[in-house]
Amino acid sequence: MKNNHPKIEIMDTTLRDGEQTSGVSFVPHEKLMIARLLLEDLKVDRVEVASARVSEGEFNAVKMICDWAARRNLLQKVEVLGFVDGHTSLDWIHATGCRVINLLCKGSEKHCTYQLQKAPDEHIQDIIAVVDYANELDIEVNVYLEDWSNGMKDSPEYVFHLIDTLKETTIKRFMLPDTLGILNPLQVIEFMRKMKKRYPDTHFDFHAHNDYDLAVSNVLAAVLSGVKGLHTTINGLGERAGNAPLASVQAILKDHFNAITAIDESRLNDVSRVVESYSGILIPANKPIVGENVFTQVAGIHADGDNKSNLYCNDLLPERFGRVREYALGKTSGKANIRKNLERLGLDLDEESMRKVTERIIELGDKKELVTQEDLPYIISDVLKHDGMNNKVKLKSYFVTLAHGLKPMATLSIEIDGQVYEESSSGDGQYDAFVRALRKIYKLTLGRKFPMLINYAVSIPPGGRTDAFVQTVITWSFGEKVFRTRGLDADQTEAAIKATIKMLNIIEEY
Ligand SMILES: CC(=O)SCCNC(=O)CCNC(=O)[C@H](O)C(C)(C)COP(=O)(O)OP(=O)(O)OC[C@H]1O[C@@H](n2cnc3c(N)ncnc32)[C@H](O)[C@@H]1OP(=O)(O)O
Repeated sequence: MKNNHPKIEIMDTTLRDGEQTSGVSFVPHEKLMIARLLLEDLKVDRVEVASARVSEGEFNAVKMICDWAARRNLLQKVEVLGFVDGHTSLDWIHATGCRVINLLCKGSEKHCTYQLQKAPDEHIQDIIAVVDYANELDIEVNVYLEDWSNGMKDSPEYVFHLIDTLKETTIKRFMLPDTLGILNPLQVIEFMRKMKKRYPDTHFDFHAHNDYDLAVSNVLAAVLSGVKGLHTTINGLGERAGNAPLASVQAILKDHFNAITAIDESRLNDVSRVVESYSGILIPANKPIVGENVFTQVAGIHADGDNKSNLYCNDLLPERFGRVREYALGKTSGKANIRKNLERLGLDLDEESMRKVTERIIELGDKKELVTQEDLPYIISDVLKHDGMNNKVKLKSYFVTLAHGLKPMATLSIEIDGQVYEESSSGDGQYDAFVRALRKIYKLTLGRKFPMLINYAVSIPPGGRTDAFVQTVITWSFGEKVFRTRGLDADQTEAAIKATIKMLNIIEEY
């Protein structure tokens, strides 16, 4: 389905529609950081950063972004949604320093009649008045035809009358939203072709919503129909079921349409993680391109095929997106999966040892236990009954306290390379106190580096267990390396401590 390299303009609306995700609110410095990442790292063509009039915080955020963008010569790429409200939205936008308004007009007759309670020509005159005032302020105007998809179904003559009149003004882009996410790809093609036929020289953006899980398909249908501008958000954030996620749209445009965008796809994963953290909306593990699991092969047969001739790789090579392929360990791992993980650790095993280790991993998988790459040396040393893992670090004893109204305390005694050290610390929680005491030993007593904890996930093992085990998986960064260790125990703090001692033995090997 590849055609001749269409150039597609991407407008990212994470900071406007994305913030309309229930529970999401970005503070000004987060908005500025995301705008910078979108424009400078990902290189999207335009960003919509807020709706006008919303709040003082939004005003400050837009002003900060515009001040920064003006210094970088990017101001024309920053847009704010405004309303058909005379001078009010435009004055707000002008005061922030922003130079582009995305004017929210009614794209269906019923919105015009029932929400604004205006006749179509009255609404058109109001829009023209806003456009005239924008011209006076030297602010560029794009218009949203809100609820355009219903407009095309129920009142196409209204839609055409609106555009026939407005295209005679200075409006630059007509932005066509499927506001309620009601279209399917065939309808998108039908409606877009009508638009392109009637207005061949007009620039249209398409804005999808994901209510039927069709946002990405609809965006592609729009491209097939000749649309040159698309709206996306990071991680598909947005009102209700969200918008089309930039990462998926970019990958499909490139791989299926041979389309040209300005996006630097190697930054997609990192930017997604920042937005995940600022929005508090977790990325599902199976979300294409950016989900934790999507570059992990689980079945042994797949790893075997990859070993022989990368038979299970498609165009979505993880390296394109700054990620690496992984091979999961569990009951469906064959020897090939295990070999891939051993290679990464720089380890090698003979056939008989390999058989024993494979058996043990399958046995653990059968009990629903998660096995990480970093667990492998322990499993090997346990199964082969030799000291494959040095275990240079041994926790000898520890004591943690938790008392209402007092800070938690930890005291520990630990053997490192045959030498015993003791230390105490308070902390914000029991585990925090434990890690602070450990850090004192490593940093102050031994003068050594201590890894940074970058994620801490507690769960009961998948599927739930009757023996109430808690699993703690900690992600560490140590110099260039990022790795995970796992602890399993009936007690959450104890599970985290087990994961930490594993980590200390791993860094001994680096
Ligand atoms: C497709 C989209 O996602 S559009 C998203 C638009 N962005 C937002 O809504 C941002 C968040 N909204 C807000 O903060 C507030 O709603 C504000 C500041 C915009 C307005 O707040 P309020 O004055 O309290 O009004 P309220 O929230 O009840 O909005 C409804 C009013 O907007 C009017 N309105 C609806 N659409 C438009 C429009 N395109 N242009 C002008 N006015 C409009 C309604 O007719 C109604 O007016 P009325 O009260 O005179 O009947």
